[in-house]
Amino acid sequence: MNEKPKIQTGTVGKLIVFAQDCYGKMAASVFLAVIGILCGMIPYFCVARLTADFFYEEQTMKAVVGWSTLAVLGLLLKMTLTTWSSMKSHEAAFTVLKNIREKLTRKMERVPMGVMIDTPTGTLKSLVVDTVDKLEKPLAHILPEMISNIFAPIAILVMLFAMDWRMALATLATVPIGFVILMGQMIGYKEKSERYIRAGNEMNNAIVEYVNGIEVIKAFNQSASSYGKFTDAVKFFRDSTLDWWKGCWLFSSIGYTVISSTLLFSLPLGAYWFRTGMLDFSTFITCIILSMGIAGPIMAATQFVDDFAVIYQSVEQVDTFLGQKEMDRPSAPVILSDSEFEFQDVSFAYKDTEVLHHINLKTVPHGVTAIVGPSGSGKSTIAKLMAGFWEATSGNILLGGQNIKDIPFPQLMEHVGYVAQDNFLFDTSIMENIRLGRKDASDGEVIAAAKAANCHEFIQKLEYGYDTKAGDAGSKLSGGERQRITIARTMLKKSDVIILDEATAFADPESESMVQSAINKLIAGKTLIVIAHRLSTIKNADKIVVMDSGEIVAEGKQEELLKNCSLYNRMWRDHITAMDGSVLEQEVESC
Ligand SMILES: Nc1ncnc2c1ncn2[C@@H]1O[C@H](COP(=O)(O)OP(=O)(O)OP(=O)(O)O)[C@@H](O)[C@H]1O
Repeated sequence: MNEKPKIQTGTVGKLIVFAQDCYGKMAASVFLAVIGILCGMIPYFCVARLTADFFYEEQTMKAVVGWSTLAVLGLLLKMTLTTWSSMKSHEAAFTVLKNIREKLTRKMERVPMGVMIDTPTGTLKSLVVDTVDKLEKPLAHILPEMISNIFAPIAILVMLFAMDWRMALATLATVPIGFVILMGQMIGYKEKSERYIRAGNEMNNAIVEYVNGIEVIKAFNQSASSYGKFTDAVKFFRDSTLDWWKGCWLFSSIGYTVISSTLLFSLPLGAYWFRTGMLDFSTFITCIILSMGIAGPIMAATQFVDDFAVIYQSVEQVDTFLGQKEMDRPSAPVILSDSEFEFQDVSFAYKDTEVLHHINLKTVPHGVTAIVGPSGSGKSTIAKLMAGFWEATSGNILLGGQNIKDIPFPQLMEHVGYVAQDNFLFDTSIMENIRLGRKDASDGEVIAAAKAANCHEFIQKLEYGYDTKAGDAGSKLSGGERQRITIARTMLKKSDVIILDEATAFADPESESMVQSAINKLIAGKTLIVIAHRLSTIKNADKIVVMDSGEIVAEGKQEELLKNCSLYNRMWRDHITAMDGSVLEQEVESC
């Protein structure tokens, strides 16, 4: 595994990387917004000019119509250009969201399984859907609106200074005071916004967990309100939102009131300068009207401070996930001498807890290697290391003489078929669920695999046969039927090595023989590694590996282990007793 260097650029730099195929749209959006602002200035001038003419009694009907038409034209142009700019910025924003989501999902495929398992589903869903979604509004609106809202007051101020610098300063006077007051909102802003986002994530996780666990919650007569984790998360979200709001509202209401009071100084001072002859009437009126156009955009621009915080938080969350360690594999296929797995002094830790210690193990090529041991002894972890879901913390794992780290993922997946403990079916048709084994398999091949895995009959009985969605059929499928579908999927793959992780764990007794016969067809002529609790299913294995507390304590054939391994002997007796006490003596003797 190689540590991917964390991208060092700031938030804007990271965003720019995601936006690389839409620079043109962003530039167009900025250009259109700026021109729109300039057009938006026209009505102010027209109104100022009309007012001044009115007071000097120089107004003609022609001038009134002319200035009014120009004002309306300016407004129309502003609206058209702003809408156009907004369209461009939305196109760019949605492209950025698409790029980020694609990057995140590609990353999920490359990080070790551990990262996916250890990250709560709610957090992952929240990252790909909600966190990325939060970027839409600021990204789509910041470009045209922020630019308009900053550029418009600047343009007005430039004009004010050009007309009369004293009126310009009088107009500006309240703005810095208002800003200083608004800055009060920033006290503890980082902590509060982080707490708010964390609370949102926790609430998401709790809701996903609650929905996933609804069966258990109902079975134990709990409800949303009594499921403590859920109610705590909702309460925490409410508290952190309120806490943030309480820290802001006073500063924001006073700050915005002060900023919007641009007439506070300009009107009395302007009137005084006009009366004392220091300012002509036309300039006075034009300045007053123009100054009224400053406050609105400035206040709107300050709203984007929150959007910057959202962008910062969202981009950082995305970047943290993208910065995770990846499982680095070469792309060039290697030659595998056979289908034997070899563990050379392999240890493995989930985070800091080592669960496998110095494992040395060779599987039997074209034979059956069974891994048995008490619960938690590390059997599934060995299977997952073989399937490449994680990498060994130390030591080497070889397949066909090659270090597994040197085998490209697609090649490893082609050679190794893994039937997991929980047989996950996607909510597509049964046909597509089986075809996952080999995406170019024809319908005929899928049906042949289903027949071999003893599932053709029950699939045909479903409402739409192979076209029935697994989600719709889910409740009608027994554990054994679901298992046979996954076996059909694995059959289609035609791998040399099959790993069965507790493959019969969910089989109801009635369908166990069906599952067993499907497995027998699946493994014919292949290398099989089976992790099983039901020792009777693996008693004829070519090699049985006995695990205890993350170590291999014995290996050999059943007869040898019954004689030499007290743990295996005990497990065998317990198993037989559980099956049927009467068979015990007979089975033990026959070994
Ligand atoms: N994702 C994980 N994160 C942390 N610890 C884990 C994880 N998965 C398993 N473990 C721990 O690793 C140890 C070995 O687990 P493993 O599932 O390999 O045992 P097992 O022998 O297959 O158990 P079982 O027969 O009950 O399935 C256990 O102590 C388990 O709690």
